Amino acid sequence: MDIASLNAKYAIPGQVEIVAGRGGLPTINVNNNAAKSEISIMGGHVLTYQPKGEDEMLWLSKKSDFADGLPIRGGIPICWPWFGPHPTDKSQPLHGFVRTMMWDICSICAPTPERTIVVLVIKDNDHTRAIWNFPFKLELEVSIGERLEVTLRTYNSGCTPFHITQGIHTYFGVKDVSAITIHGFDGVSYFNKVGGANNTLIQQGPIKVDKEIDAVFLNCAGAAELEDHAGKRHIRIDKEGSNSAVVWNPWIERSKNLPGYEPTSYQTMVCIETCNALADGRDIAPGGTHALKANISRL
Ligand SMILES: O=P(O)(O)OC[C@H]1O[C@H](O)[C@H](O)[C@@H](O)[C@@H]1O
Repeated sequence: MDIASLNAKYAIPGQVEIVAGRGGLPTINVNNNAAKSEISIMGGHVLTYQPKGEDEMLWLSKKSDFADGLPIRGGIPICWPWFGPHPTDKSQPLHGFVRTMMWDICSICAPTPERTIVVLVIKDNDHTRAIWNFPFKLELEVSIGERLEVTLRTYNSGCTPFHITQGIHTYFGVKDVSAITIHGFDGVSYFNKVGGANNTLIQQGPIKVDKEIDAVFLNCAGAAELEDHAGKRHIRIDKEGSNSAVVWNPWIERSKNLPGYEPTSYQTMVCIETCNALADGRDIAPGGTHALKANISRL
């Protein structure tokens, strides 16, 4: 559908407009009384989220590609139906295929002047079945207001069970990554992916980022908090349907070769990802569903 037809169907005067955004990608611009946000229909990708009177909360790379079929660096990539590398086929893309596909708008509504709810949907087609041969419906609900709520609902519309791992891969902007603390993982064991170590360690105390971190925390159903001391901001990430999380910052060496990333980008971002990763993957029975949810708020 072209931009004019999308607006005719889904625009809400004064609050929601669909535009040709970065790289010409169709983008839903939301501006309500509590916050503004941009959501790329390609990838079902929240690009920005800014509560009124405050700084932008998400980090979005100035060097990112913005093109149909290419991953966007920053914002909130949706990783599905696998998180990280494909479990058996290394030729498949990291983090699944929906982050580089065009989604459809299912609905956009404004229940109050302070909240806008955008629902995007993607269903199996010839392209997805060639990669992953299961019938499915995947729904992304982004609720924009004083809080940002992101829900990813998987439906198994086929006759055989399937297994998914997934992630709401949130990039937070911070003033100075070496002056942040992340809470919620003290005593939690994690799978350490730095340098291909692939060992299991236990987090002691709050997380400080002073080197590369790529940690998949398991058995952590509770909230995480990000204290950005230099930026004077304290963010809380509550979640539902998740018992795992990833904390990621590529630091100096890995930054040098990361697509869509500047060598200094690691200084002003950190990913705290709401996941069903590794052993927290989910089996979805025929006709079954699973919802993964991240609620992001300011403390
Ligand atoms: O570069 P991408 O495919 O977007 O992945 C970026 C990162 O995502 C996650 O945080 C993984 O744990 C990392 O290992 C990966 O490098």
